[in-house]
Amino acid sequence: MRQYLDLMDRVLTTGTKQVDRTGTGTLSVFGEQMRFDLAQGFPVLTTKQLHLRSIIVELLWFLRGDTNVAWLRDRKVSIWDEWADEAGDLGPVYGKQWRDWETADGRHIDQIAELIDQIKTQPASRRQIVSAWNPGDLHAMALAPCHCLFQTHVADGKLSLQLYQRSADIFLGVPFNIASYALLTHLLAQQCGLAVGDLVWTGGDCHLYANHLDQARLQLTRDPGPLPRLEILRQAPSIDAYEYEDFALHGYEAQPHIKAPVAV
Ligand SMILES: Nc1nc(=O)c2c([nH]1)NC[C@@H]1CN(c3ccc(C(=O)N[C@@H](CCC(=O)O)C(=O)O)cc3)CN21
Ligand SMILES: O=c1ccn([C@H]2C[C@H](O)[C@@H](COP(=O)(O)O)O2)c(=O)[nH]1
Repeated sequence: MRQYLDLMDRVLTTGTKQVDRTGTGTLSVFGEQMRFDLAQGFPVLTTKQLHLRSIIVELLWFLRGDTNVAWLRDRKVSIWDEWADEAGDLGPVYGKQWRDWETADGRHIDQIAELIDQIKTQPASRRQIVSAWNPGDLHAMALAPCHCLFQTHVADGKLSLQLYQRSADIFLGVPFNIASYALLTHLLAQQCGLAVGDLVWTGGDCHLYANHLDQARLQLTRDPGPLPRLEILRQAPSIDAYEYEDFALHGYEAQPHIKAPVAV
């Protein structure tokens, strides 16, 4: 994960000071890219311990089409709690847009099912896109989508995926986002009978919050270790039928966790 540390270092040393929506203040750089060959290991940070259960459960929750935090809370995942209303609702966020995008003429589009169908039947298609950025629904969302669009690509029997993340909390959010989309690539590849290729992460506003700078500097003193390997223990009958227990990460050895407050 040297790419990640290099990006963190660039934001720290060349970032511009910004006054952001949360009032915390950031250092920010615009337009960055990282590439991870998923055959070389599962891209999870080794320079701080990551809470993988939160990441896996959150992805399964998106894939269920769920937008209420109750299912996450039942599984002891609290990362969305700050944004939910009294009923636990977040509005039409990722799960809704991925699985049930509503069009002006009353149709319901399951973008994930259509994506899988397209990968299987038209692997050379350049239109394998899923968007969470639905301008008509933004006003009703607790938070506008950060990882707002992704595209897949098939070549040589391998599935690659590129994510566009318009706003990237480098210390807290990005390690989650990289691992989450790596897992999504593995799931899509398994469902389509393909091997995994590259995960390409593209970021818009890449920022370090002012109250994450010491934590970032500490992390930059650490050397990354070898990446673990993901094993999917069974092939679920459909992409929304995986469970947390279906995954095993072998050889994940990380340095101690580094705590940081999340900007709301
Ligand atoms: N400012 C901000 N950064 C984000 O990364 C972020 C948001 N807001 N809002 C929506 C989601 C929620 N996500 C989050 C929220 C909290 C953590 C967090 O606190 N992570 C802790 C561990 C917490 C846990 O797993 O229980 C960490 O140290 O990684 C991570 C991602 C990603 N998103
Ligand atoms: O998956 C996610 C979700 C959110 N973030 C971060 C990026 C920003 O720091 C905030 C969102 O604030 P905006 O004002 O809407 O940009 O959350 C992330 O990194 N990853």
